[in-house]
Amino acid sequence: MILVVGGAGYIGSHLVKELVETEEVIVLDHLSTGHREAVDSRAIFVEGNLGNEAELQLIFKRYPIKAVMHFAAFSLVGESVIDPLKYYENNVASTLTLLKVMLENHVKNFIFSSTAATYGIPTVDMIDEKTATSPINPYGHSKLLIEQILADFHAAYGLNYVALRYFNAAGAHESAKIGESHNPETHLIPIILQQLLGHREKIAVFGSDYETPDGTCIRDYIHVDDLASAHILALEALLSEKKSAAIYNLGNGLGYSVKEVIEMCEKVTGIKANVEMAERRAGDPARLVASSEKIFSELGWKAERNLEQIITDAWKWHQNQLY
Ligand SMILES: NC(=O)c1ccc[n+]([C@@H]2O[C@H](COP(=O)([O-])OP(=O)(O)OC[C@H]3O[C@@H](n4cnc5c(N)ncnc54)[C@H](O)[C@@H]3O)[C@@H](O)[C@H]2O)c1
Ligand SMILES: O=c1ccn([C@@H]2O[C@H](COP(=O)(O)OP(=O)(O)O[C@H]3O[C@H](CO)[C@@H](O)[C@H](O)[C@H]3O)[C@@H](O)[C@H]2O)c(=O)[nH]1
Repeated sequence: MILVVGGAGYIGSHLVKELVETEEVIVLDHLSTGHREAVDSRAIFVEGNLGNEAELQLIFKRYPIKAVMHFAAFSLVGESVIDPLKYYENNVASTLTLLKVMLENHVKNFIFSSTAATYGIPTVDMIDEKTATSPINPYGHSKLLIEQILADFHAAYGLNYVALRYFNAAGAHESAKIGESHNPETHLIPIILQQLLGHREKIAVFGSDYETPDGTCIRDYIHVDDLASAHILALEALLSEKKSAAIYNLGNGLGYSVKEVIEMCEKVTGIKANVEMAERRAGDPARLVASSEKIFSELGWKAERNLEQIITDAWKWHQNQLY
């Protein structure tokens, strides 16, 4: 059985939908940003907080858990700057509780949702795992701290782990039954699609004076189902003992500017966007694009879906959003 913490959230729910095809799954989530409806009905659902040690002990005692996938975190960069305690408490302290309970119960396989935000403002065009990490906000720091803790626990206690540094997760399941639903929504693609549906008046482009070809920030958008399949491969690698400690980037290897993403949304939907230029948003690097060569060469993973497919699937979801 696999425990998925944060499995009612955007990325976790997509992973669960794929994982239930081959494994027994239990989801723990306190639904602060997740949705009960997003959890596949074949998974067991426990509503609870990952920081609650007694509750975790009950889960580990009751179910034969062989691995933990950990998606639960707060992940708004701006909020982390204003309220770092909230971020260190949930993303670091509660994760530490989870790791402690795992070790006490002899569960030694862990897959962690890390982030491109661990790199801060990189000086290279294509970020690989050897690129220096230097987070510029508490959110990125909180994720990098856990990566460090994992390396130390691997050396001292034999904890096996894979940390996956996602770039910009986007898109929705092809069935359009699950997709992205955050309140407030801060991510670019859902915001654009909400505007095209008439739910917002305008799209604000945060900064048009970056050192990029069109002046707007460049990101590497990766389909949420491609992220899910990377987790399945990472789990297989841990369970088969092919890997015992690894960090991988997960991206498409292609960068798109904010303007290019808006244009692609207009192309996919056939609707013209209402766009205004705005001030830069604090903490945004100009360009974040991944090299995912390492996970390709070691586990055979690569992104299968391009930006057009990402937006096509997201559009199907947003037109008939179920939660
Ligand atoms: N969305 C992205 O582009 C992106 C990029 C890089 C990394 N990540 C990381 O991936 C993970 C998932 O991101 P997401 O976009 O699906 O976020 P999300 O907010 O949709 O999902 C997180 C889930 O964890 C749950 N949760 C949070 N704290 C909890 C706690 N203490 N106890 C129990 N449940 C708790 C929430 O209720 C939610 O269901 C996060 O760790 C995030 O930092 C996301
Ligand atoms: O209304 C908006 C929203 C976003 N943007 C821009 O669009 C780009 C993408 O922004 P967003 O979708 O908010 O994602 P990021 O801030 O790049 O962060 C995401 O991707 C990171 C990894 O790259 C993860 O660490 C974060 O958790 C995840 O939220 C950025 O340049 C933003 O400035 C706008 O111009 N207008």
